[in-house]
Amino acid sequence: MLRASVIVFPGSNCDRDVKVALEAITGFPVKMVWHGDASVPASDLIVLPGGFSYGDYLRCGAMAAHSPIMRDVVEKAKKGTPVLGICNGFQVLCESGLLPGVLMRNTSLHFICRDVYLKAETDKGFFTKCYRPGEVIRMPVAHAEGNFFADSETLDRLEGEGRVAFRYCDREGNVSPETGINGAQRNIAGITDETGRILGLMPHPERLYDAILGGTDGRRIFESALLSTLEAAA
Ligand SMILES: NC(=O)CC[C@H](N)C(=O)O
Repeated sequence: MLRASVIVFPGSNCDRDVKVALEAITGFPVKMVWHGDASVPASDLIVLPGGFSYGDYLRCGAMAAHSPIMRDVVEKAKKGTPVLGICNGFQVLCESGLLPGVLMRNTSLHFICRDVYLKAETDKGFFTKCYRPGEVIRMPVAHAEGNFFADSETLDRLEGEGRVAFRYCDREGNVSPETGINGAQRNIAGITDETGRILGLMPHPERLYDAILGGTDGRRIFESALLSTLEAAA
């Protein structure tokens, strides 16, 4: 059994996509939870979906981080409930302090919407255990503010603790400023908290979870979550 809840903010637009992906992959129904609610039902997994919460006013994710539901999301996350933040969800995770750093405007100042190559960096962590470190995968991005920034001390800590989950790379897996897409420090596309149970990810795994969508490289994020949940229950 996997009880997943997807938080819906005004302006979320990938909330139903992630519900469809999760239900198809896990076989269990997913609950949708409105941002104005006071609490999230008991869940094995909370998803903060992609989109344009509160119209991206102030900064992407800044207002959503202060919505009523986030008080309970933060409390549950601190008690160990796994949280996946995809794109706008990653921005909300940073804005609410569950992950370090901030997502700034892309250096190009353009909205970027295309497939990119990613290097998987870890096979540990709730959402990443089904990837092989060093593996090159493909996933779509669609964002205006994906330029991950943190001070160098924080970046070194993230690297040292194995918390960089994915980096932008080229087809061969080379990581350099040239293979970055948005100016993100050290080509970071996704990071976790210290427990590996909170993942923030700019690319959209729910958009590439089935061959009918053109690829399956996003699928293992959800398979990892299912496997981790079943292992914890065994
Ligand atoms: N796809 C998304 O979640 C987009 C996030 C945010 N609105 C941005 O443009 O950066």
